[in-house]
Amino acid sequence: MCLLELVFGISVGRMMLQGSLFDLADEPRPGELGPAVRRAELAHGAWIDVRPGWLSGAASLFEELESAVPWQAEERVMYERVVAVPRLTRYYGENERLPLPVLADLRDRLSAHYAAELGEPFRTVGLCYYRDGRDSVAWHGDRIGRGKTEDTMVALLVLGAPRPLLLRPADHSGPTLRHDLAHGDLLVMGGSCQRTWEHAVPKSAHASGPRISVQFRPRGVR
Ligand SMILES: O=C(O)CCC(=O)C(=O)O
Ligand SMILES: [Fe+2]
Repeated sequence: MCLLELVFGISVGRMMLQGSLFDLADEPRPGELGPAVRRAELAHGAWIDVRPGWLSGAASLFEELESAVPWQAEERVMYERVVAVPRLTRYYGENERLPLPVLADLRDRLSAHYAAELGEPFRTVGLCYYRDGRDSVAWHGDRIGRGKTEDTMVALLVLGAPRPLLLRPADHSGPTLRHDLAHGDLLVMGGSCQRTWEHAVPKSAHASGPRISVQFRPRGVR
């Protein structure tokens, strides 16, 4: 082996080592639930849990989802006109193959943490991709299914740029709460939150980049 080959070999070896160490540090990895989860009781039997920075390596999960998910642009009829839904989405029902195995692991960790209180596992995975500050989700509760009539839970994992998630009582009887979530933060809405409160991600002139949210829900909640 000549000197040049030796130097080349060492530097390639170092690059590979650095590459693998970097990937390891950057890999999406959930932290503890438990005492790191802070609960706030809201009016009307609703509550929210917040676990800041639940997922480390959130940036790499963001990138993987951005490219692995076949994102859909939906249209809705509103006031007799067809309008574009202002975000990209994808929904995975309980028997559908998830785009990344780590999503099943995160769902199962949430199921384990909330098992006693929820009485059933989280089963479905919804994804929203907010391309920039013009993308948003309007005020709503997740009430298409059982959330309309029953207490339930919806867990949100937020990746990417910070955007406020707003919550207000559905009867407008109290102030709006604001949570600036980003980069692996977890927020779980529980109790009567879907029917007695509403939530929204408003449009923003200051959004610093794209955002993806992952929604974990039990069967029949949407
Ligand atoms: O993106 C979010 O943080 C919320 C998404 C949401 O509320 C929904 O998909 O029902
Ligand atoms: Fe929602």
